[in-house]
Amino acid sequence: MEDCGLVVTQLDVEPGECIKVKGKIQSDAKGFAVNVGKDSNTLMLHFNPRFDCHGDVNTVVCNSKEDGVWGEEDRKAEFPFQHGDKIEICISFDETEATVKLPEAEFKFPNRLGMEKIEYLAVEGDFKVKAIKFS
Ligand SMILES: C=CCO[C@@H]1O[C@H](CO)[C@@H](O[C@@H]2O[C@H](CO)[C@H](O)[C@H](OCc3cn(-c4n[nH]c(N)n4)nn3)[C@H]2O)[C@H](O)[C@H]1NC(C)=O
Repeated sequence: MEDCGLVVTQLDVEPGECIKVKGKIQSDAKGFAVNVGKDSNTLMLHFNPRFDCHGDVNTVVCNSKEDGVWGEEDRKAEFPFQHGDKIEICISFDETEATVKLPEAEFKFPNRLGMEKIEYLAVEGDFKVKAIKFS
């Protein structure tokens, strides 16, 4: 999954604000990722639903990245995604954790880097972005 999808930089999203990414999961999706943080090497959250990739099947893998180095992976129990789904992912954070809200599920991930704002958003993989909203 190396091609580059949507990338938004120069953001200033503060604690309690929401990043909403609306889009469609491709019908043959292997996986996709939504990354938020400072830049591509410094991620508060790499939110990576995997249908079938990197040896994972129907697993949400979350991680952080500091100075280009992946942290410890956090594999979630729920997998509320299906091929072809049109979904809206809402990401917010505070000093302790990031929250990923979906219609039928919510995921938490620690704010390991203690980031105080999100300046960078990237969407990678088999997900076609229809809209992004900041609120
Ligand atoms: C068992 C063997 C060693 O462990 C494996 O090590 C892999 C390499 O680090 C792990 O995969 C990486 O896991 C990272 C999160 O911890 C990222 O998901 C990384 O992919 C990042 C990435 C995605 N993309 C991308 N997405 N879509 C497109 N087009 N490009 N570009 N770079 C994956 O390649 C993978 O999750 C990990 N598996 C386990 C079970 O630990």
